[in-house]
Amino acid sequence: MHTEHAYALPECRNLFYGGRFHVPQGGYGRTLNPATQEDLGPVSNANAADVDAAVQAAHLAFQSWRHTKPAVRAAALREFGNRLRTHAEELGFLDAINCGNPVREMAADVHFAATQVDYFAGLVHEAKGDTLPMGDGVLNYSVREPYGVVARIVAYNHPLMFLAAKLAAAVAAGNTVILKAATQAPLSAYRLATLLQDVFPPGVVNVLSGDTPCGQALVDHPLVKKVSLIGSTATGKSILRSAAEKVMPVSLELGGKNPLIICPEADMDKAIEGAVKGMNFTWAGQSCGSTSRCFVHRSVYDRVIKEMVQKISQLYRCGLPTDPATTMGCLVSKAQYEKVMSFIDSAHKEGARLVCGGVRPSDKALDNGWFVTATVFADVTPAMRLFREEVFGPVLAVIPWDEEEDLLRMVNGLDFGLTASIWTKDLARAHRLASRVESGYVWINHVSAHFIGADFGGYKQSGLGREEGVSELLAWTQTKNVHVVL
Ligand SMILES: NC(=O)C1=CN([C@@H]2O[C@H](COP(=O)(O)OP(=O)(O)OC[C@H]3O[C@@H](n4cnc5c(N)ncnc54)[C@H](O)[C@@H]3O)[C@@H](O)[C@H]2O)C=CC1
Ligand SMILES: O=Cc1ccc(S(=O)(=O)O)cc1
Repeated sequence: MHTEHAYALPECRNLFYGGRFHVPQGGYGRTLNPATQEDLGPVSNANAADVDAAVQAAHLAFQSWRHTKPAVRAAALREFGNRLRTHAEELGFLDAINCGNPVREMAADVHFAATQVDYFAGLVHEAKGDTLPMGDGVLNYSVREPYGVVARIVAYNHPLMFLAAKLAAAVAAGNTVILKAATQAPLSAYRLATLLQDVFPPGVVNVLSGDTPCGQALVDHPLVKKVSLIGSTATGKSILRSAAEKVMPVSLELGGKNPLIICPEADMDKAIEGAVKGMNFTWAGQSCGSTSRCFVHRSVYDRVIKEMVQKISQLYRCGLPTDPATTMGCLVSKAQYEKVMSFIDSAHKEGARLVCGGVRPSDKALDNGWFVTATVFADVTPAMRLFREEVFGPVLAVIPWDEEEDLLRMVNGLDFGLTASIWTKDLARAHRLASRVESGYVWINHVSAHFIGADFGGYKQSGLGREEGVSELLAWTQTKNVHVVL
């Protein structure tokens, strides 16, 4: 059956490197719309030979890109940012149809990516060095140099944004980059490749699609000098192990099981709103920063749960991701759906109390999609799987607390440490908790938002390195010290 779409799907699904598209040696798979199971056509599966060809093209391009004036790199990035803005609706549509997140948010993602690209375009001159006082006749200086060919491997929850935004710092610093699109949702990547084809010189930005073998071949390739991953902690560990063989630096943005803390003196309306927003139900909870463990002081516990459920029912209703009115999309795949359902099942079995959701939506139009309604379990304890493991789905665990010390033991008792959100009107308590939570990104009386220029990244097994600020740019450089006797 032929389905009419708001925008044409990309015609070319081949691998993009060296400035043009190439038929994959690894062959093709298929990609689906997770909301309907519509077959969206072929996708390239890059194998090690494809990766090698792309890396050689990027290596060749590096020989000149590394010497381009920073202002020239900045101009290319700005042009790229403008292209993204011009095509935001189309790219957002391709993401929505392929990953299941709502089209309105996916188009906003494209604008956010463009803003990040502009930010790094403005920072090109910050990849600068130092001089060291040495006395007469001696000069000691350090310079920052790009690594060479670098790879960025991304997850599926923001397919376009992660590719487009995350190439910027690496390219601004003078590296050439190979982007590895999200396995489950590569459609927007093919369109992205077409859009950037005449913006950057051939080989500066290359776009591959494929599964684990593609990512693994990038990590293992001797000419790939640094890899960054946005993905699961398991994949991050695997990449770290492989990187050890090459003594290669990596940057990792990994999973989370993030706490949101509601204190008894908090502005309760705002805190409840924050607890609901922090779950990112719009993305069906598929966000690494989701505050999926909500710690509520026992004195306000029942009220918070009751009002949270009311808010969720007002705000989130599963719908087709391509409908601009949709407020909550579906999970990306059958595998992700089954994983989420297994968490719901284990929460029931382990004695958590279901207060809303936990089922498929009743709307018949959604019968073919991987939809799960916004779910809240109360009375979750640290012994339960739902407390300890990342679901990456629309399942919120609510936990009562009495004393701060116990609270912090529970909050910090996991190996994750990405984000934390604290709701209180007590300034001393706000800073005390912010200082004691083991997380890399903390909001006080706020949640979910990312701020351009503010370092984002995880403590513990939630990651290595920081992104979205100046340090992301610098992380794509290595320092060389030069000592000159004049
Ligand atoms: N900290 C952050 O900023 C973010 C973290 N995530 C995390 O990502 C996960 C969900 O995304 P998924 O796509 O399921 O993650 P995933 O780890 O399964 O896959 C991520 C990417 O890594 C590639 N990959 C898989 N195995 C590889 C290997 N051995 N070597 C090289 N590349 C490999 C995949 O093909 C994909 O492109 C969640 O755990 C989530 O928390 C997602 C978004 C943001
Ligand atoms: O770059 C911005 C960024 C990174 C991660 C996420 S999410 O937490 O995975 O949603 C959002 C924006």
